[in-house]
Amino acid sequence: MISLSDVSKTYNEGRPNEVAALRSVTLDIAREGVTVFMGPSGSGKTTLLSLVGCMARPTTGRITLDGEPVSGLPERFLTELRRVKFGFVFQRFNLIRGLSVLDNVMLPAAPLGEEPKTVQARAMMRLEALGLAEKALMPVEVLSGGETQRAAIARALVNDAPVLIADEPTANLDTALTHRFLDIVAGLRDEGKTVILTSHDPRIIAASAVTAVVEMRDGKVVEVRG
Ligand SMILES: Nc1ncnc2c1ncn2[C@@H]1O[C@H](COP(=O)(O)OP(=O)(O)OP(=O)(O)O)[C@@H](O)[C@H]1O
Repeated sequence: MISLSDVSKTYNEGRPNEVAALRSVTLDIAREGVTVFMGPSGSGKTTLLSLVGCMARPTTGRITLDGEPVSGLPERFLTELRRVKFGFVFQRFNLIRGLSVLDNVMLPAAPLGEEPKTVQARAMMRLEALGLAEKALMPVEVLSGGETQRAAIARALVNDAPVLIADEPTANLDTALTHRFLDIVAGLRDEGKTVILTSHDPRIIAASAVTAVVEMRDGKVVEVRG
């Protein structure tokens, strides 16, 4: 369980450009299942996702991960926690051009100091499951949009982190690729992974793979369904 208790996030606090991006959010996110943060642009979805993924700290309030407080941890612990607990799929995928698909997927494992062969086997297993094994040695820039996303998912999963986090994962995908993405998410849920997404996409919000929808408005959680 990931729990937020009275969490607020203010950017540029005390300055004329201060923004209260999250206001007193109290929320429990189940470890089993797929949770989607939805809401209008600027409602705080990405901010909430970044706090849940330990990429940023709340201004006030408390966040716990499986009962352990994480919101007050020093940066070096947060870095370690991110590496072990979370896989991230960014909106722009952030794959590194000039490197092969396989090298990109293996990258997050580099700081763990494992045998390259072990990491490679894990990376290939993920690429195979995502239908990308044949592209493993190609440079990432030759991939199509859907393939790029799947490579980014494989990279997010290479450390076998229990929680997958994705910001607007279907923003640039057509309907067929969105359904493919949802199939992947359903498979991860069945593997026991926690999946947390932000989305405006009605196809995602209505999908059967989704187990909880958190509706946000003006930095507040206004409804939780599921
Ligand atoms: N680093 C930042 N510095 C200052 N303000 C920020 C920063 N990040 C977000 N904000 C502001 O915080 C508010 C919430 O932004 P956030 O990105 O969390 O919303 P969102 O619901 O994800 O929006 P979108 O759907 O457009 O991505 C917005 O007013 C935004 O301008």
